[in-house]
Amino acid sequence: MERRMLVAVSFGEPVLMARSVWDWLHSHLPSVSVCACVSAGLLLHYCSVCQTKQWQKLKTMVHWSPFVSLNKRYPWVQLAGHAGNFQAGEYGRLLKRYCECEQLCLSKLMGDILRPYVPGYYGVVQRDEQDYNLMDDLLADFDSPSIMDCKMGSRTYLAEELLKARERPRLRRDMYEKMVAVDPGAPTDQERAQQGILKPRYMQWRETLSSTATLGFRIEGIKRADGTCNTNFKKTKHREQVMQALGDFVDGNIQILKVYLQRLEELRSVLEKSQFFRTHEVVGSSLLFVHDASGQARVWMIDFGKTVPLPAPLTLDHRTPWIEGNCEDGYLWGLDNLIDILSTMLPPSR
Ligand SMILES: Nc1ncnc2c1ncn2[C@@H]1O[C@H](COP(=O)(O)OP(=O)(O)OP(=O)(O)O)[C@@H](O)[C@H]1O
Ligand SMILES: O=P(O)(O)O[C@@H]1[C@H](O)[C@H](O)[C@@H](OP(=O)(O)O)[C@H](OP(=O)(O)O)[C@H]1O
Repeated sequence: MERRMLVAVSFGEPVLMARSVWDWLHSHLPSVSVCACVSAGLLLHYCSVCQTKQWQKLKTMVHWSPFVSLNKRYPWVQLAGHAGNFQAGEYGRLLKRYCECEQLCLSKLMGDILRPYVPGYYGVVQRDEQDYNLMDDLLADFDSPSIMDCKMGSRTYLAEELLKARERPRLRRDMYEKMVAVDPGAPTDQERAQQGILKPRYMQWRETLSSTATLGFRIEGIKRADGTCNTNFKKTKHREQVMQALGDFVDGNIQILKVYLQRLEELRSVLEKSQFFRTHEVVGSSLLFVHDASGQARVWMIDFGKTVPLPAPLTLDHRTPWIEGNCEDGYLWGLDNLIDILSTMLPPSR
């Protein structure tokens, strides 16, 4: 039985973190006094980070929170998404901050033909008065995995977010700042004067800057087996740029590419038959790619925080372009493009 400990470097429980950091350092450093000094330094750093950055988005930094098991050590990596959303669970499972929408989706997915393509879901659990959805840690069966998060679909915001922004406009200074950091010329004169932008405007700008609008998916982050991480794909827009990033991710390994391609083709055919998929608008969901040196390579669908049921009898084909009111999300269009790109990266003899 695998026992896990959380070394919550960027988030988590201080007591558990302190104990885990201590255990880990103790097994790696030559003396107890060196170990104590390093632990104290790390804890001080942790406390100051917690005070100032309790709940923020990951920007270019990847969150490492190594779950150290007794028989195998691997750093758990959060490549994208909201910082502080995850906690370690026991036995290869993890806790994701509760979201009702996600809970409903994961529950339904457990009874859908898509089940093998999503993390196993085990219900809602409480820790320190916070609810979490308990699910499989998809990294658990890999050694030093390479990981990629691809956000799927041609649209990354829900129609209700658009309506909300129209009815009760709320200027987002954080989004304005993220925009200026990437392209100082992007805000309009009005946005510059307000030092803030509306969320749909930011999301649309992100979509057109990256490959979301043109290819129906975008790379959010990549962590390679050698430990290098890159979450700087905001301007990865063109097919050639995507191919370059995918080639780097698999380190030129054609065999891994083939396994991924096969898995994506299987997923597409299951998606085309899935009752869940037909009856839900799937926005902001990602495909998580994971492989390791053994040649094992898998892809799962994750993040159902913005996946919503359609009003009956509406169904989607997930390929028709979106217009306001039709709920189409471009998920399968994006998957078609991703499959096509991977196919062209393989030698013709496949
Ligand atoms: N079941 C899982 N197993 C392993 N890693 C996971 C799992 N779920 C999520 N992750 C990791 O956490 C990252 C963020 O996941 P997710 O998109 O679900 O978070 P989020 O905070 O809801 O994101 P967003 O802010 O985009 O809505 C993923 O890129 C991946 O690295
Ligand atoms: O990747 P970026 O450029 O940091 O932008 C974020 C990203 O688009 C997230 O998907 C979105 O969360 P949701 O998908 O949950 O809406 C978040 O909105 P938020 O700041 O309102 O959470 C954005 O800030």
